[in-house]
Amino acid sequence: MTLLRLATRQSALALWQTEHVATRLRAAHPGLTVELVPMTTRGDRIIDRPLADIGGKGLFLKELEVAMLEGRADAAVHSLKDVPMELDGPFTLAAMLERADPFDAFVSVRFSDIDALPKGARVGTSSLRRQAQLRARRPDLVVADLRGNVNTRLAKLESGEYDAIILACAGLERLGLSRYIRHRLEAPGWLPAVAQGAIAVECRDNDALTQSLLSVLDHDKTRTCVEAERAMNRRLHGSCHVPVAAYATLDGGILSLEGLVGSATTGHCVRAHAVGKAADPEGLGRLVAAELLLQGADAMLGLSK
Ligand SMILES: NCc1[nH]cc(CCC(=O)O)c1CC(=O)O
Repeated sequence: MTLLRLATRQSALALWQTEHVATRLRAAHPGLTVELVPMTTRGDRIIDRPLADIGGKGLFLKELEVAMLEGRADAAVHSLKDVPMELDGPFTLAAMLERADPFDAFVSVRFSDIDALPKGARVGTSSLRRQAQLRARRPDLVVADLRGNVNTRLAKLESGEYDAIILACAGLERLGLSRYIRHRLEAPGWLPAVAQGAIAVECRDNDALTQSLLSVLDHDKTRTCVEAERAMNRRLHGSCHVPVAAYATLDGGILSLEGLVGSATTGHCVRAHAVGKAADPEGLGRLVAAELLLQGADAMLGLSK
């Protein structure tokens, strides 16, 4: 009997996602025993500062990777949007699951959409990408930092600290909290984070058995779209902590990618869009990145120093 141990963060969302992967694996491989190995990461411990300040690529990955290296876990389950563009170390993303709702949600007790907010309303989000797009759309709003897991953020909204907050639809749906979604912020008017809504499973790149067990969960179309988005972000030296947004779709063999770089302080945003072939997501990602750089994204991201 084979045992597969899945390392996971301990937030409700991470546990849901890992249980989901475990259920899918048990269904695909009768006789396989799947166990969860819950852990705390640096990103979970430091909650009093904006993530952008702590910086650090792979804030949510490191401890899970160490567990795999030390043989305490065989694979790790992540929100793909929290996974750095380059994995360092002997790891691979063996599966990218079919993407759930990729868009952000406008969440508010009293207001139905961004445009319905009164002048000076207080909107909570620590994401530079969400801050930039908010300022671009409504320069009159007060954007305030808001960190913590999904439930913490909702509690702060309900206590009246904020008039509205922005969260990912996928996270709310997975936690059974879709009733909080007042409005879905759809592309191209509002762009999500690179890989938002997709779950990835990471394992050691020399662990052929685990890789083959995980490969049945891989979703081709999701991988193609996410690779275009990640290639764009890689070219911009982005992580999930920079004001970069992207959204790719694949329809009838046509891969389409929309990209955005914004300034969280001024709300100035540059955008680019291109289409390409499903066979070359990397090329399309680089093309859209090059277009964004031509429009001045390098200065906005501090790449031209
Ligand atoms: N930044 C944390 C994070 N990472 C992934 C999700 C949502 C789930 C997903 O995108 O797959 C969230 C919460 C949020 O942004 O509201």
